[in-house]
Amino acid sequence: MRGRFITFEGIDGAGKSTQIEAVAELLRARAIDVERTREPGGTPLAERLRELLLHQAMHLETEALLMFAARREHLAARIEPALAAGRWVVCDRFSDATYAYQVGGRGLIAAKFAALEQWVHPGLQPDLTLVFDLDPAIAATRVAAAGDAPDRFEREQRDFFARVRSAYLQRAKAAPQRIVVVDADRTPEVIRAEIEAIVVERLLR
Ligand SMILES: Nc1ncnc2c1ncn2[C@@H]1O[C@H](COP(=O)(O)OP(=O)(O)OP(=O)(O)O)[C@@H](O)[C@H]1O
Ligand SMILES: Cc1cn([C@H]2C[C@H](O)[C@@H](COP(=O)(O)O)O2)c(=O)[nH]c1=O
Repeated sequence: MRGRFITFEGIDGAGKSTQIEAVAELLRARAIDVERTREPGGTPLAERLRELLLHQAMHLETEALLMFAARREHLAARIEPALAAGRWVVCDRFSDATYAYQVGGRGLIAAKFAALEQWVHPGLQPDLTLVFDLDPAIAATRVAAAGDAPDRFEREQRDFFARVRSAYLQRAKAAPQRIVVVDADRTPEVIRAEIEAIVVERLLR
């Protein structure tokens, strides 16, 4: 049987990475084979594109196209083979991030991305997407407290992240059968319990 595809989304610092392993563990405890990955990235070539995307200044459309180039590679080399082999893929970001960041944040035209999506992953959407929703001011505090040198996206202003957040919420409203919004302004333990319940309810019952 084909595997299921779960994605995690949200503004930088919302707490996705903290929770992804918990979902992977929940699945493994049920004897499900799990592939944990991320975008941009997930393969040697896509990780090289990630380095450029996170650290090299570029035209906004170059950024958008490189996101999809990295995705194409990731789908071909990892996501599609894993799903076809019955493994479940748990991925930190996917195409919803492009709509949120490049359309919502950068202001590029959504219709162009519908065409790219149709080209790069026709007929494939995640089975479940968890959007971690958090006030950009709180997220910025978390990113700063983590103490890592900020990348090109993390250096964006508060209003950029407010637009990204609002684009995620709009997408969630338009696709409630796939996207669940998680209030990320709670303790990691409370969030973990909620997302485990969502995964069980939506995909394991
Ligand atoms: N619920 C929470 N409450 C307070 N701090 C949190 C919470 N979840 C995560 N953090 C902390 O916030 C920081 C960012 O968390 P994390 O790396 O999980 O976010 P992220 O959404 O994956 O961010 P990015 O997209 O930038 O990688 C980390 O230092 C983490 O320990
Ligand atoms: C897939 C994707 C990602 N981004 C941005 C969002 C983040 O700022 C970085 C990835 O870093 P993370 O800490 O691993 O989340 O890339 C984007 O702008 N568009 C996309 O499609």
